[in-house]
Amino acid sequence: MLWSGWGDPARARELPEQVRGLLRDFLGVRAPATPAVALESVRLPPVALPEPLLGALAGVVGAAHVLTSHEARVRHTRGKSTPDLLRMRAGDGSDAPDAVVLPGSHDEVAELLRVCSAERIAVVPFGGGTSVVGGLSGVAGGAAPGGPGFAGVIALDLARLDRLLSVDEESLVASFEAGVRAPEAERLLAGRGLTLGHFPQSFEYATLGGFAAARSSGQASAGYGRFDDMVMGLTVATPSGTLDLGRAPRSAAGPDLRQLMLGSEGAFGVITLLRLRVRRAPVERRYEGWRFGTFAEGSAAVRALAQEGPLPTVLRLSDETETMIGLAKPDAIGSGGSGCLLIAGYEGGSVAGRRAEAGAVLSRMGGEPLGAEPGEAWERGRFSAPYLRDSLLAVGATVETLETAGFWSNLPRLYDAVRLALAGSLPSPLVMCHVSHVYETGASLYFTVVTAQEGDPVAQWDRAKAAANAAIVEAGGTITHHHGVGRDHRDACAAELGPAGVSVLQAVKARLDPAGILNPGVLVPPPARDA
Ligand SMILES: Cc1cc2nc3c(=O)[nH]c(=O)nc-3n(C[C@H](O)[C@H](O)[C@H](O)COP(=O)(O)OP(=O)(O)OC[C@H]3O[C@@H](n4cnc5c(N)ncnc54)[C@H](O)[C@@H]3O)c2cc1C
Repeated sequence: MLWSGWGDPARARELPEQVRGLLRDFLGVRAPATPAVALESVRLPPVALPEPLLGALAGVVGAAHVLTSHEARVRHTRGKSTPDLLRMRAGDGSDAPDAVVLPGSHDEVAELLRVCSAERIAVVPFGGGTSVVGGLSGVAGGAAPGGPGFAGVIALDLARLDRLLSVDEESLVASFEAGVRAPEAERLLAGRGLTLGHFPQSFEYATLGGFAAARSSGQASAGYGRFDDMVMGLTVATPSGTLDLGRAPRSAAGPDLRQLMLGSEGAFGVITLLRLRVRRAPVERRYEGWRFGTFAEGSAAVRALAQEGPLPTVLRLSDETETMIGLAKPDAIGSGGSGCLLIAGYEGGSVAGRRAEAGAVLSRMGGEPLGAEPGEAWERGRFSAPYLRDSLLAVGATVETLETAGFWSNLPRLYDAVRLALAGSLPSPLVMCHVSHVYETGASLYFTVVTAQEGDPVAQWDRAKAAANAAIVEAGGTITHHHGVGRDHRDACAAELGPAGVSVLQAVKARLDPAGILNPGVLVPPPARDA
């Protein structure tokens, strides 16, 4: 993974000329190109953890698995939001961990949490490092590393927990260690004719534990469900002991504590093992495009599919702006058309039958079939957009995404409110939106924003993001559908849960993590006396 950007450095892309023209002519992007500093030039604070404590950590995992090198620390600093990348590109590594620690088993994780609780070392669980909500910057705004609160901070990297442990082919349940990356999980399952079906845009790098910890949702959620739908069981190491949850698909044995761990973002414990529902790998796939006159018409068609069926496996509706730019097909930016593009993908059994039935609904709702080409172009480019972000940052344009969800009756209001907030807080931004996670009762809205950088681009985006957050709260949407809370959404999440809800989170944290070492500052607001 590129330390200052996204993905495989060999896949870095030049901006197509159409995009450069659009940036100049419509957005006024004029800032000089700003290349990232060299990795060696990133400024890091000195390692705060004293030798005896580093030795205690090495005593648990072995000295070879405690890293304090400049490169290891840089590579575990923050996640991959646009502000994270802007700060890294500028050489700001101010909230780097003191050390990166790589446990090799559940027991080592449990023992590390014991040592860190006793020695007051903050622990930031680190999966693929793709958080876009400040989920890996826990300590930054709380007690500063090395400050009075903590002796230091470690990134607890789960990369060595990388095994498929077992597959129950009768129940279609596979047990994985939490550090398995998504492509490796698919590769291991493919050998048995199975798939997980979880394909977020961060697929190439994110881990199974990270998906559970952040309640991820993938591009094929219409067919395979969200990641939290797939989690049948979890093993979680906490400073107060191990939780081993989920021995049946559903249960009436009290509240479902699995749900308490899903979305807990490393603040309650470290997920070390997951039992996941898997499916038979699809033998057939077919992706295609449809055009609708307006976003409202397309949304009505998507709602009809969600409520009446049959749901395609992939369902994505771009609004007019995203369709015009062609962002649904990142490999073919600038080739968009008018109206609104809908991508429908069918995988698995009875593709022809489901396609015909869904097609009848889409036609009845005013859709015009565009054939296979737009669907295949989307499929080719489905993981490309993050590479484009790096190219845009390099020429002085900020690009970032944000997302929410709401009930169908409230979606138009939510859509208008977020667009208005972004338009009012940025210089002539390009605001694009799509719907790609749908339910009988509502859907998510996913916004992509491109704007010319003015002044400090991090502060510029922070202002816009605050305005968008306020608009989401005011318009009755949820602060996040699948990116999670981290530090960036913590206050808005608290507003959504209310004081009683926040006190429940605080009580759970106090019970499971009495020393408060786990991802401090992420998800759970500190109790009032500490604030
Ligand atoms: C370009 C890009 C595209 C993205 N697209 C999508 C998308 O389509 N859908 C989507 O849902 N998300 C998306 N994301 C967000 C991100 O990929 C998800 O939140 C993902 O679930 C994070 O997984 P990870 O393994 O990288 O976790 P990390 O980023 O390493 O961690 C995420 C959070 O979970 C905690 N954590 C990680 N592992 C564990 C564990 N084993 N136990 C306890 N806590 C843990 C961390 O401390 C952190 O708070 C995208 C991000 C990027 C940068």
